[in-house]
Parts: sequence; C-alpha cells; structure tokens
Amino acid sequence: MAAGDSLPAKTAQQMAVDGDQPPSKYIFNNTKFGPLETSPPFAPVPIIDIGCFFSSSNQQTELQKLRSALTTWGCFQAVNHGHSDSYLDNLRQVFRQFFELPLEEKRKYFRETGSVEGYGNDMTYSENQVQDWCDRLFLRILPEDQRKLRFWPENPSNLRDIIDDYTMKIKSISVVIFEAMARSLDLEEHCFSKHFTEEHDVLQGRFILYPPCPTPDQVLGLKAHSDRSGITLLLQDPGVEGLQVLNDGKWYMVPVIRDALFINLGDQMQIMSNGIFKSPVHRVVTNKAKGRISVAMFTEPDPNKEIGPVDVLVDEKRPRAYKTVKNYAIFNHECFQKGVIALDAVKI
Ligand SMILES: O=C(O)CCC(=O)C(=O)O
Ligand SMILES: [Fe+2]
Repeated sequence: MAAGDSLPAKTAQQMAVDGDQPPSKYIFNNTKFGPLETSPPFAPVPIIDIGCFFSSSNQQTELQKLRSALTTWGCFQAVNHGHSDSYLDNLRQVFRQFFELPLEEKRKYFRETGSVEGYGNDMTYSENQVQDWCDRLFLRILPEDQRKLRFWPENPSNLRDIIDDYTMKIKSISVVIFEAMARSLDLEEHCFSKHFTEEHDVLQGRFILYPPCPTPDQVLGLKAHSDRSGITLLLQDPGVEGLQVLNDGKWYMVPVIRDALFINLGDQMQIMSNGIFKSPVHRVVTNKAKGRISVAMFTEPDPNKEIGPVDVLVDEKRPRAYKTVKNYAIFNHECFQKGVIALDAVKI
C-alpha cells in the first residue's frame, strides 16, 4: 500500500459545490515542467482523417501527417472515426449522470486505499504530493476476466453496456491506428498492432470530472505526466478546453474539436518505436466558470510479455535506445514512487 494513501475527506466536486477554497495540498508547486499557465497558445497538432485508414483509398497524405505528428508532438486529433456526434454526446452524458449522483450512491464504488481502481481521487504516494482538482472513475476493462465489477456503477443503468460498446469501438480504432503508424514508417503493418491484439492485452478507462475551480491559476486539474499506455484515446468535453501538451519546453492548449478523438502516444509506443515516436508530457488546467468531463481509454500490451524497440527500427544508424521491459505499468508505478521518470530508467 502507498504510504499515507487515503480517500479524500471531501471530493473536488463537493468542494466546488460548497464554494470551498482549494486546501493547501492542491496548490501547484513549480516543477521541472515549468509554471502553471492557464491560456498558453493553441497546439497546432494536426487533424487527421483516419477514415481513410479503414479503407483501401489513397492514404499517403494522411500517413505523412501521422508520421510528422507522432515524431514531433506525439499526438493528433482524429476525425472521421466512424462514430456519430450523438453517440459521443450520449457517452459523455452517461458519465455526467454518474458524477451527478449523490455522493452516497457514488461512494459504493469508492476505490480502496492502495489501489487505483474505482471512483475517487489519485493515489497518494507521499506526504507532500500535490493533489489534482478532479474526481474520476477508473476501471480496468480488459481482459474481461480481470474486471472488478464491484467498481462498475449500476447507476445509470446503461453505463456498463455503454462502456462495453465503446470498448469495442476503441479497440477497432486503435488497431487501425497502430497499423497506420507502422505503414507511416514503411514497416510491416502488424509490427505494432500485434502487441495490442492478444487475449491478455489491457484496456483501462478513466472517466474524469474536473469541477469548476475558484483559483485556476494555482491549481491543476491533473498534474504533468506522460501516459504509460501504447496509445490513449481521449474524448474531450466540447464545452471547455483544459488539456495542455508540452513541446520543446513550452506548454500549448489542445483545441477542442467537437467530435474528434484526441490521440496521444504513451511511453510504451515511444519504447517500441525506438524513440522515433514521442510520448508527450501533458496536464490539465481547471476553469473558474465551467466544469469539464473527459473520457480517456488506454491501450496496453499483455503485462506478462516483454516489450522493447521493434527489431526493424534498430540498426547501426539508430542503435537500440531502450531496454526491454515487462509489466511497464508496475515498473512505471515503482519509478514514480522513487521520483524517477520511467522512460529515463529504461533508456540505454
Ligand atoms: O482529461 C484529460 O483531458 C486528460 C486525461 C489524462 O491525461 C489521463 O487521464 O492520463
Ligand atoms: Fe494522460
């Protein structure tokens, strides 16, 4: 169990409703990632028509954009992914309904001390860890036989079915993207996707509420981090910006495009691509007037399999940049506890 980890005395949502000032443990500390800026310039990350990746139409222009996006920003906005505005609105609405339930109802799904799964806040690893101004429901969705259904809300009554349905959609989009990523580097198209299409691959969902915050210039919604995933597929709130990405030492705000999926790479893709693709550091800022909701899905390979740079991307000109690693999630977690950046720890 993490030292000092406990559930919050009051959720961020409740503090927002009660008009509380954020307690001192929520106040941002200047970190190596620079100051808190609530309105930096917009990130000029490309918008990619991923519809063409599902068909045999000419993909060259989009593949070039994909390669350029992933080698510089490590992220892009995916449009034409095949899921309607009303489907995505409904998805966000179901999670909104969950967060709007009385605390007594949500409490049934509270995460347990020392574990991330369930409703609640981030785990606390040390006394001086700065807290995030958000509440979340975190579920391990795949492999199916590892689901802890006690954390899966039964209210709203359609929430479980909607997660299942969205999971299928996310799986198929992610495979198409992994294949396009390989083609964008002129590699055999399954070289990445094969690590994410096996029986014990992992998919986690983080459904996050960022309530309005009275002091957005002092409190982050989510601290700077890179994802440990292969790729992360994020549905943003169409009503308010908040996500920022770090590029070349500067923060940029990710624009909201109503029905785009914002896709960013996680550390495991930076490793598999031998450092060619980037896993961007990102964070979320809060807003005084508006709450924000986001739906993040994280794909990960089977934790029992070793991952490392794919062979075809290692040669004399580009020596192996990363060691192989098993169960990157646990490794990443251990590094975090020691204050070490996991990607640095696997660098050769
Ligand atoms: O809510 C967001 O916009 C980003 C969430 C995120 O970065 C994460 O859950 O890892
Ligand atoms: Fe993230």
